[in-house]
Amino acid sequence: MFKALLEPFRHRRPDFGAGEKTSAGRKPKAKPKNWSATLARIWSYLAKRKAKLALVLLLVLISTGLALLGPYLISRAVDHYLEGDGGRSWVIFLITLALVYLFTSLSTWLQNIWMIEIAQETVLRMRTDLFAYLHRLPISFFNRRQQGEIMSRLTNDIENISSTLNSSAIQIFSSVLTLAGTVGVMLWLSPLLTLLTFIVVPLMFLGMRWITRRTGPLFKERQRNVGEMNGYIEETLSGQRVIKAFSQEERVISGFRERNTRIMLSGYWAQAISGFIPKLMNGLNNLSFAIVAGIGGLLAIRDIVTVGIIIAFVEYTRQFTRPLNDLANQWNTLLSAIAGAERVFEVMDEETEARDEGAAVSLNHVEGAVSFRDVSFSYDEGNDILHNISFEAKPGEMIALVGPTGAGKTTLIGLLSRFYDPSKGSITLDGRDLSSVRRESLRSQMAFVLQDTFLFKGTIRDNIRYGRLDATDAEVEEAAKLANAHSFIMRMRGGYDRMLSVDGSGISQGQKQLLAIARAILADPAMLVLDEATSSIDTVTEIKIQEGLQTLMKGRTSFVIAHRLGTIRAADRILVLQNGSLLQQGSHDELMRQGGLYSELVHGARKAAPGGA
Ligand SMILES: Nc1ncnc2c1ncn2[C@@H]1O[C@H](COP(=O)(O)OP(=O)(O)OP(=O)(O)O)[C@@H](O)[C@H]1O
Repeated sequence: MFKALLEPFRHRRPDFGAGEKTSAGRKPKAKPKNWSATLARIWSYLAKRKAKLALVLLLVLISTGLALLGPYLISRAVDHYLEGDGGRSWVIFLITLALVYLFTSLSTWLQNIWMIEIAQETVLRMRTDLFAYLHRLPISFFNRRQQGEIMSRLTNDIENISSTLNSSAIQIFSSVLTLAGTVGVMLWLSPLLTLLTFIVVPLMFLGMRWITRRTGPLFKERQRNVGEMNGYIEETLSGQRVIKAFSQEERVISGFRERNTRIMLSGYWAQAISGFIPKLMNGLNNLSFAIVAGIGGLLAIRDIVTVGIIIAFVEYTRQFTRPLNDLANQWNTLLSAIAGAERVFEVMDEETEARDEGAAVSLNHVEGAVSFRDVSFSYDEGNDILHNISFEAKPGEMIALVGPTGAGKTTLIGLLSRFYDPSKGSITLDGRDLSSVRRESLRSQMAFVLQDTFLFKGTIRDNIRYGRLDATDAEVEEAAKLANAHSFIMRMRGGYDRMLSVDGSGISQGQKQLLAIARAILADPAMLVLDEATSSIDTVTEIKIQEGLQTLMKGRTSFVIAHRLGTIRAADRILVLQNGSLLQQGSHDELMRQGGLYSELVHGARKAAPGGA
């Protein structure tokens, strides 16, 4: 622990994130190269409220000007009083002073609430854009990231940008203005005293530079660590069953502790080092006061400056170091926000699902004739998973995919639904190349009944209706009847209105599949993809599922990933895959006559379950 605490001092400039690679080993496409690029992108969001922003900046300008006027008025009041003029003009100075401070407060209050409005709107747009963008990213993006890590960008990183825009943006602008204004007025009042005040400035800059060079990378690292921890939390919570089944709780907790400690360390050092900034500024500020008061006093005795000017200078010195102090403090918030923004824009720079060509067509009605010609595909370049696959499926046919685990069945379906595009060869639907078809319209012609049916939090009725949102209650129930799901739904408390928790926990695997079938029947697609359940389901439910599937498949081109060979005897064509190659294709009888892998698999299944297959 102690060693780790010393880490920030060992590496002068740790290279967090720079040249960072994704888990797939690919560098993100266009990582913001510098801050100005990131700030420019934040500005492109802010610019949508240009008019209000201009108003806020005008108010900042006014309040800064008024704040600068304050000490000058005090100095004039003091000099008037010392000169024996305690009468009318002295009172006027005081009233003006009160009004100046009142307006300053009013304008500061207004600029704050307007800026909060602009910031909240900006963050709302940014978060919505990021969320929408995430949904346009290809499946391959999600394959290589943890969900929690992605969620951290949507929540934690955007929150950082939000808090910076809420307060720091104004503060930074106002500090720069105050600084410039104060220096201007000081030079005008007394160049000599200004020079004395400035003695501490180089020390301030050197100190700041030393600190921010260390805190910048630490803030960046902290954001990354928070993202990583969120990913870990999400993974371990969704893997609860496996963790418990293998008694891995202690290991998981220690993994969490490790990640949590990394956040603590980066956060600790970022805060600890940056916390030194106000102390440094205060010390140098006091030094500056002493110089102005001491040497200023000598100058006043020699009548080189007035007492009023020295009082004004003491106030201006405070005004001069305060924005520097504020800038130093805001700097850290800014660094943290920029680190967050970089992570947000990094996702937005990922390549979305290749855009559908301008000429891509939308499918309104399809017959369901599918043709694969010499199709090859690789997830990682140069490592083909599918090799020269060719087959035909006529409208309404049932095509079964069989083969050992890892043979490429799921990958082939992924190509059919354009989650991926082939690296070689072509796939056509009704004679039209899939690459010329809009993905969305292609997928709307398909329905999926997968092993791990995903159910959303909501009623059973809503979950079935997900297949077609405008379906009436009667249509939902009709689909459930056809899917053989109606009777089990009616036996449940609440029936169709029973609330399901996230991912349908509370109902069985078999029941989930029946709901998925009902959902697919309601969607009424031309093509179907069925991933047969491997988990053991009781015989009655299995018969119900098979009946439901038969109803569903009628008249639709269906692709069935079969795990139990007994269920695909009736398939029009069986594709036998091994190591990404299509070894055999034909009906059950043809393949049994041919001999080879299929008959071996059938015989193997028979041996494993005598009387089965
Ligand atoms: N996202 C991915 N990135 C890289 N390789 C992958 C990816 N998904 C699958 N693979 C690899 O592609 C090959 C085919 O996998 P696929 O999931 O298509 O097999 P499958 O026949 O459906 O297997 P199973 O019957 O076990 O579901 C496997 O070697 C697998 O490791």
